[in-house]
Amino acid sequence: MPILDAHHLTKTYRIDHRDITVLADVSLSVEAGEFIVINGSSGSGKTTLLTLLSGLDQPTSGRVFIDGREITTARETELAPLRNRTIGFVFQSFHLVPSMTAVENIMFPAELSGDRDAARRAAELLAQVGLSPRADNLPSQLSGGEKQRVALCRALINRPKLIFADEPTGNLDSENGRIVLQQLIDLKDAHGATLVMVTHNPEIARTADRVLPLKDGRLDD
Ligand SMILES: Nc1ncnc2c1ncn2[C@@H]1O[C@H](COP(=O)(O)OP(=O)(O)OP(=O)(O)O)[C@@H](O)[C@H]1O
Repeated sequence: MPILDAHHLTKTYRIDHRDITVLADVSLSVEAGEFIVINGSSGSGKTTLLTLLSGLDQPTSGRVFIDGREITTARETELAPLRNRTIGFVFQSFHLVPSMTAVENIMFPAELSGDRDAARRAAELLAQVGLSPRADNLPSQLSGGEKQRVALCRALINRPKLIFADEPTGNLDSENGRIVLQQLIDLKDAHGATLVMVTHNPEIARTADRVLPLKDGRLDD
């Protein structure tokens, strides 16, 4: 069974009484452990597709299944634990809580799900990305690359089966981008997770198991 399965996704926005289709009949299937890159030019619908695949938004039509469960008909009360435990998110901007230290940011999703081991696991993850000396720093005291590495640890702490990343290196220079990407892939492999990443970086696309090119809201075959 695929970890992620999407059937005939369509997303239409209504603006000034006109329907604008940003995704048209997109279907895809991702097996556990795969590293998938979704690419395409600006405005092709990459971020929109990621928000539908991850249940952050609902399609106009079509269905999405994660680990065999349909999320397109799930209620918010069912989606919240799925988002916290099965899915990890990494965004272009890091979305760290400014008043929490690095280690507190990482522990947060684990504490939400009642994990008593959160502090130890957060410290372990920080060590894996070489940031133990920064554990007690606030995000404002970290560089962009360091913030993204903290965000990776936070995305991984609940051992998600499925990681969604939207241009995770987009705000970093190429050297830091390379470090963050390698660490993301190492963490994915260490946890046996699946990675679905939106990027228009061709260098990253070359390292993926599969590249899905989006053009004007459609997947090229
Ligand atoms: N809430 C919205 N209402 C109306 N149109 C939208 C909305 N969100 C996105 N769009 C439009 O949908 C299209 C696809 O946007 P999307 O952000 O998915 O593209 P993208 O491929 O991720 O682009 P980029 O690489 O520039 O981030 C764009 O034309 C955008 O203007």
